[in-house]
Amino acid sequence: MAHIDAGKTTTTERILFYTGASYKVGEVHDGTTTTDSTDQERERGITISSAAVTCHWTLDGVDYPLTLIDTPGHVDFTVEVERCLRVLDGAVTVFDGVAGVEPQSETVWRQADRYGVPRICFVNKLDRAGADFARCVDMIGTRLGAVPLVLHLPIGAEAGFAGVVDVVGFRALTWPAEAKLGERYDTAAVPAALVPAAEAARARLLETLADHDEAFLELYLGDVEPTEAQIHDAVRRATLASGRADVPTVTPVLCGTAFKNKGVQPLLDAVARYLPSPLDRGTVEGHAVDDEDTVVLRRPDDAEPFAALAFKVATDRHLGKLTFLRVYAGRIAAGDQVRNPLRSARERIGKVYRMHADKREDVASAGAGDIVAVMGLRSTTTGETLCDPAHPLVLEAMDFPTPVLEVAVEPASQADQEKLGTAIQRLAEEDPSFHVQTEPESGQTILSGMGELHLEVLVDRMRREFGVAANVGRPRVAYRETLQAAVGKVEFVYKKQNGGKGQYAKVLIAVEPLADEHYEFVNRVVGGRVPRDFVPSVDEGCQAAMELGVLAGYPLTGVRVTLLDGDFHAVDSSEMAFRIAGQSAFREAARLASPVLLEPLMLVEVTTPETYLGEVNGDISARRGHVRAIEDRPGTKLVSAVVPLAEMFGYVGDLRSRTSGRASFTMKFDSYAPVPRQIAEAVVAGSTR
Ligand SMILES: Nc1nc2c(ncn2[C@@H]2O[C@H](COP(=O)(O)OP(=O)(O)OP(=O)(O)O)[C@@H](O)[C@H]2O)c(=O)[nH]1
Repeated sequence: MAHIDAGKTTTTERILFYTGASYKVGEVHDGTTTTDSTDQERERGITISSAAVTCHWTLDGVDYPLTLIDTPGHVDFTVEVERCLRVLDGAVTVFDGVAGVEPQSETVWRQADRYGVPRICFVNKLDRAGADFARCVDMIGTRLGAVPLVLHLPIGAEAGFAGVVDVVGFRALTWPAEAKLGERYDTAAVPAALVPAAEAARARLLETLADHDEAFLELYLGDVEPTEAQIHDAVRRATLASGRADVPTVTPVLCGTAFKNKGVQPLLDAVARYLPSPLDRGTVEGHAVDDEDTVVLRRPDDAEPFAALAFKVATDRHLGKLTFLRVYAGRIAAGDQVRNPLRSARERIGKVYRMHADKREDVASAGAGDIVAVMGLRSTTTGETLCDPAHPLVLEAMDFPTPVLEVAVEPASQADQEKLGTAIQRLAEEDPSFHVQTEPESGQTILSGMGELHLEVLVDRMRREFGVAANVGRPRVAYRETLQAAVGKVEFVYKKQNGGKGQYAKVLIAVEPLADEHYEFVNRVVGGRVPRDFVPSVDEGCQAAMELGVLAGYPLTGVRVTLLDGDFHAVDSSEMAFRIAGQSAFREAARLASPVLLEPLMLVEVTTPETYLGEVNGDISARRGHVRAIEDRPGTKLVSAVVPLAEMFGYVGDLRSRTSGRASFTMKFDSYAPVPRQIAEAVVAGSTR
């Protein structure tokens, strides 16, 4: 995981080559990498969907099977990172040795904290001019709040970077020029000039370990110098004990240059040595299907009942739909029936594949700890649990952030409309971070996603992979609506009598705003005045009304609806009648409950030379933004501000011209907030919904 362009894909290519999983080294700029396998990824040179590739690494004669997932760095694809972290046991964070800890590295670091994933840091690109290992280590401490365990020091710098000093083994590892792909390295004594620095680094390492590991403290205080194996063990214990939010993350730090093929084998040694296996990660926690408070535990053991999480759905050109599973407990084999408790569905496992760099291996079964792809699942989508039908449970779901930008899509013909339907269904299965809404009046389909790049990629895939011809509007802000007041009682009677069977339903509801974006439906009807079977229809009606909003056609969120009372007719009442009554009652109630328009606010981080600081801040204010903090960075300033997304269109170009191209920025979603009245009026008036 890393900030965009830190070199994850480049490092992954080397890992696959050195582990023997692939016979060549692909390059991002040639479009020949293994994990960036879609046309989109190769053309754009960025990783969109993370591939899961299984390979093997041998350390001290022991075989370590590893499944590697390369995650995307661009902020629009944070969800993809999120779902990978959810199922990973450990992570390697790659940093650009010149840029150090960048904003997106911080974001993914916090995500890893959330899922308690222990991690190793790899400071990459030390061959580049301006690379500074010590500064990067410093930033790992200050920006990420982590405790770095420096295990390597660079030998040489920039173009002269030749290898690393292994601080634990006290030796120099250098990559000879004749080994073009870095396939082997030489081991020698630490060069004399580097001995003082290496000794200091070693002393600091042992001291830090003693601070964070009780067992090592005893050794440290003893008279005998700890052995290499004892130090490795202590690094491992300290790494595994961290990764939670309540303790500082202790993290081994290594360095190299993936592009120049230096430093990757020791990184693999470190993965095998220090990162946890599924057994180290231990028991996984879920809850009972019908009761979220009843905890269900599963040990990572083939003998336990089957439990797995679907973390990715992909469409393979030859095989069709593939679902990637992380198996936490039990075994599954091709032909087995499993259950998806969220959809109350049975699913049949068609085939089980282990994915390698350039081929897939058809395996008979998969067990606890495995990451595999299976064929044959129909209804399971990303983030859902699969389990033994006789021992159901639901594993902790993933949080998906809110889509903030949308585009309207108008298919060119009826045939394209149908293709669009298929495309949306497929893409939604793969990517839970985009939403689809059909606008009833204009018939437009509205896609909302995490950012311009995300929507561009979705639309591009729709066209290329599914052959949809469509007019696509310009990206615009995905506003929302919410309520500001509670309304105690609103009654609606739906009644129709034209000839034969009539329609009758009466509901009395109350609505009130909720602090978060959730929706709750509470049934308070007594005495069967709304028969049980019809209550879910009222709920559905309210939800349908919420989708369409009451101000400007934007989805309404953050509401509790209470069904207070109602009435029915023995013959004329139906689910449909109660649905319509619920929908109409909700619409009326919401109009009375001071609805407001909400807009997404973005956290914008601008790195700028000090000379342009005034210019940058002034521009942020002009965009209705607020500066939250200004921090010093070596030679530059880092401005953190919150700015409405609606004011951020064209910012890339503006910032460039205001700062002669010297400033850069990143942004990510922060929160939704009410739109100022005058602006809201313009949005409502201009809405085509
Ligand atoms: N000089 C130098 N360039 C590198 C190194 N590692 C990667 N690069 C280059 O940096 C660019 C980005 O590398 P990627 O491997 O695509 O980075 P990434 O982190 O996978 O990027 P995303 O997948 O888009 O997030 C490519 O042009 C690489 O060739 C390195 O060690 N040294």
